[in-house]
Amino acid sequence: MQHVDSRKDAGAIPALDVSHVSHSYGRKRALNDVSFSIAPGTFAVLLGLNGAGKTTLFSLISHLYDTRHGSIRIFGYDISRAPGEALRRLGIVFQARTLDLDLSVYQNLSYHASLHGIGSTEARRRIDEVLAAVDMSGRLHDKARSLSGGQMRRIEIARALLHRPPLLLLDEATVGLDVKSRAGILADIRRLVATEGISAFWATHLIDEVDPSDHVVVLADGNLVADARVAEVIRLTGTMSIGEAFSRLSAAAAESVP
Ligand SMILES: Nc1ncnc2c1ncn2[C@@H]1O[C@H](COP(=O)(O)OP(=O)(O)OP(=O)(O)O)[C@@H](O)[C@H]1O
Repeated sequence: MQHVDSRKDAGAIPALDVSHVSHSYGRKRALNDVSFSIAPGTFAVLLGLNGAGKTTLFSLISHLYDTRHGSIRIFGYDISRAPGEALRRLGIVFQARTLDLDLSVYQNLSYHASLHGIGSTEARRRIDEVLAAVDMSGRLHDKARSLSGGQMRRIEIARALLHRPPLLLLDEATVGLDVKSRAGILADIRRLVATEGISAFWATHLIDEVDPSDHVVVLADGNLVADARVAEVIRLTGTMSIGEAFSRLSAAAAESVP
């Protein structure tokens, strides 16, 4: 199987370091000895078809599951040995909707702030700040139920930013949204990476969400099959586009499944 690899910024502590991680559900091997790292201040894309192992990887990074094989470090903190330090540096936007629909935007956000031990005065300041960052300032007292799918996603992103994590994980954050909302949310995250210096790890199977300057990590059937900048993946696969490279890498992985 083709495996494209080019590590960058070897000197800096990675925002995320995944080392020899495997995970199985019973007899089903969902991740197979996966290793890669993401440099601080970068937008990285986790590409994989349905069932490639993206959500499993995110569940391990966010400590929903224990990492039994291999290790995961967030800014140098091992998620198993120092979960508090690691998770403090991590904001997560899950694939499934997680707002409490009966609460207002303010109540949803202030509840999250209190979970992170942020006092009420500081919480109010930060809520204003994060709502401005996702262009939702006017919606503080609206019930979550009254928001569109795209607006709910923006509030979930605002919530993930409240404790000011330097690393943001987004699992298929644009699923179910129209083209305009998808583009807007993706642009917001790219802007946050550019202006705030945070790192974002964006899981998707949609190739049009990948920019030429992105670092892409490609999973296929639980195996890491590429870990490089877009141009490098295209060059090393001998293809003409990242879409073609992704199809080729995913097909090669499918053929090698016994
Ligand atoms: N709870 C579970 N029990 C058993 N098998 C599971 C479980 N969760 C995932 N799997 C299997 O593990 C593999 C990886 O699934 P995972 O959800 O991580 O992939 P994914 O890339 O996130 O896919 P999608 O894009 O469809 O969300 C798949 O074969 C899936 O069927």
